[in-house]
Amino acid sequence: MQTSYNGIPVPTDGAAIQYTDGQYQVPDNPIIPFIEGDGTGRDIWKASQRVFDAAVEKAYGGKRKVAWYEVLAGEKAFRQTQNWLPDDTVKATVDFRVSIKGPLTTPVGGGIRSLNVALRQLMDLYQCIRPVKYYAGVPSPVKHPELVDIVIFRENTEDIYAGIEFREGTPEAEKFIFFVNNEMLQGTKKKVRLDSGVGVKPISITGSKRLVRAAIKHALENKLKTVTLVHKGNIQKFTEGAFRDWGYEVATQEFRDQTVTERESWILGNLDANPGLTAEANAAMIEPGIDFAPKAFSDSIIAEVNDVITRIGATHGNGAWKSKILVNDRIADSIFQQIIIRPSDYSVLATTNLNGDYISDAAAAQVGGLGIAPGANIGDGYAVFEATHGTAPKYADKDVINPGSVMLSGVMMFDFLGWKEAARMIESSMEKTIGQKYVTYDFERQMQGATKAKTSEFATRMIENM
Ligand SMILES: NC(=O)C1=CN([C@@H]2O[C@H](COP(=O)(O)OP(=O)(O)OC[C@H]3O[C@@H](n4cnc5c(N)ncnc54)[C@H](OP(=O)(O)O)[C@@H]3O)[C@@H](O)[C@H]2O)C=CC1
Ligand SMILES: O=C(O)CCC(=O)C(=O)O
Ligand SMILES: [Mg+2]
Repeated sequence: MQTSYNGIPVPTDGAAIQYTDGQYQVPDNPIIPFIEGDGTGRDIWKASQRVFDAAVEKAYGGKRKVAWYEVLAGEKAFRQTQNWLPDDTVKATVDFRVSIKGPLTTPVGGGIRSLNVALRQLMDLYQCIRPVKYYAGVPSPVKHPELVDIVIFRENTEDIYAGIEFREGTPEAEKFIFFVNNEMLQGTKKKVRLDSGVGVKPISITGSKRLVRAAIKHALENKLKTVTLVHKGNIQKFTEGAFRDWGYEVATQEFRDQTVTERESWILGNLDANPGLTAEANAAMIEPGIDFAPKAFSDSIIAEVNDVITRIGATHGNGAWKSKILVNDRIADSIFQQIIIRPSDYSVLATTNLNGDYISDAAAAQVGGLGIAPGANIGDGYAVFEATHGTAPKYADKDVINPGSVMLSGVMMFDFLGWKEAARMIESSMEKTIGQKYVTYDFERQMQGATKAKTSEFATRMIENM
C-alpha cells in the first residue's frame, strides 16, 4: 500500500477494505477511490457524492463515514500526468478493492482504446452486472414498466472488446488477411476482401463459464426463476454458440440439483402430463417435424429424451423441475423483442460482452432510460461500480444531466459493502423525489406537470427527502 497515488495523499481518516477467504472486511471508515469521469461525469459525481455522504450520515449518525479518495483517469489524468490511465490509478483501485467511477470518453474510429474496458481487463473484473428495474413514478415508453425486473450479467473481459484489430491498409491487416485467405481458407470459396479492416473475437471456456457461474449463483441467492443465455450462436457458432453450450455445461454439471434446462423441462413436463408417453412420441413433441428428418437426427433426439429421463427423471420428474431455476437460451435479436413484450419471463440474462453492452442500454430504456441505469464490474476480490451510460458530452458542465445512474450504482456499492440502511435511504429518497415530480430534463420532458431540476438541485432535494 502506498501513501499516495498520482501524487495525491491517501486519506488519513480512513482504512482499507480487506478481502480474506473470499470475504470482504469493511471498516466503518473505508477508503473508497473514485474516478470523477469525463464530460457529464463531473456534474454527476459532485451531486452523487453529496447524496452518498448524507445517506451514510443519516443512516449511521456519524458511526460510519466513507473516506473518498480521488484517483485520476481520462481527460483529468491526461492533463495532470500525460497519461490517460496512470499505473497508480490501477494500483489504487486494486489496493483499496472497492471503487466507483464516472464515465470516461472513448473516441470512435481511432485514438486511445477504451479506458473503461482497460480497467475491467487489467483488474479482471469479469462480471458486468446491470440491474434493470422500475422505480415508481419514472416515465417509461412501455405500458407495463413495472414488469421489468431483470439483471444483466455481461461477460466483461473478452469478445471484440479484447481489442485485437488491424486497420485496413496496414501491413498487419495485409499479413493477417493473407494468412487467413491462403492458410485457413484455402480450398474454400470464402475470402476476406483485401481492403478490409479485421478484428478477432475470442470467446473462451474460462471467460464464459465463470460468467455463467456467477449469473446462476446470483439467481440462486436471490431466488430468481430463470437464467437466459443470450447469444448469436446460429451465425457465430464457435464463439457465441460455444458460449451457449458452455453455459449449459455449467448449469447441468455444476448446479445439477438446482437447475433444469428448457429442453429438459419440456421432456419432463410431457412425461408428467402423460406418464405412458414413449421416448419416440416425447421426441416428436420437443422437436416438431422430426418424422421428416434424417434417421440419425431423430435417433439423436430420442437418445436425448432417454438420457434426460435416466439422468434426472428421479430427481427432477413428477413436477420437481418446476421449483428449479430454468436455464434457457435466446438468440440475441429475439431477446431484444422478448424483454419488451414478455419482460416477466426473464430475470437474469447471461450474455457475451457485445450483446450485453447493447441489451443493457435497450433494457434501460424500458424503465426510463440511461439516467437511471446503474452497474457494477465485479471480479474475485475487486469491484468497480459505474453507470451504464457514457459521458453524454453535449450536456457536460451544464448541471442538467440525471445523476440517478451513478447514485444507484452507489446503492449497489453500499449493498455490496453490507451498508444496507444507506442503500435503502438513497433508493427511497430518489423514489420520493421522483414522486414529487421534481426531476432532471430527461424525465421532465416525458412527464406531465413536472418541475425541471438541475443535477445539483435534484441531489439537494434528495438529501432533504431522506
Ligand atoms: N462506462 C463508460 O464510461 C462508458 C463510456 N461511454 C463513452 O461515452 C461517450 C459518449 O457516448 P454516447 O454514445 O453519447 O452515450 P451516452 O450514454 O454518453 O449518451 C447518450 C445519450 O443518452 C442519454 N443519457 C446518457 N446519460 C444520461 C444521464 N445520466 N441522464 C440522462 N440522459 C442520459 C442522453 O440522451 P438525450 O440526448 O436524449 O438527452 C445522451 O445524449 C463515448 O466516448 C463512449 O465511448 C459510453 C458508455 C459507457
Ligand atoms: O468504454 C466505452 O467507451 C464504452 C463502454 C460501454 O458502452 C459499456 O461498457 O457499456
Ligand atoms: Mg454501453
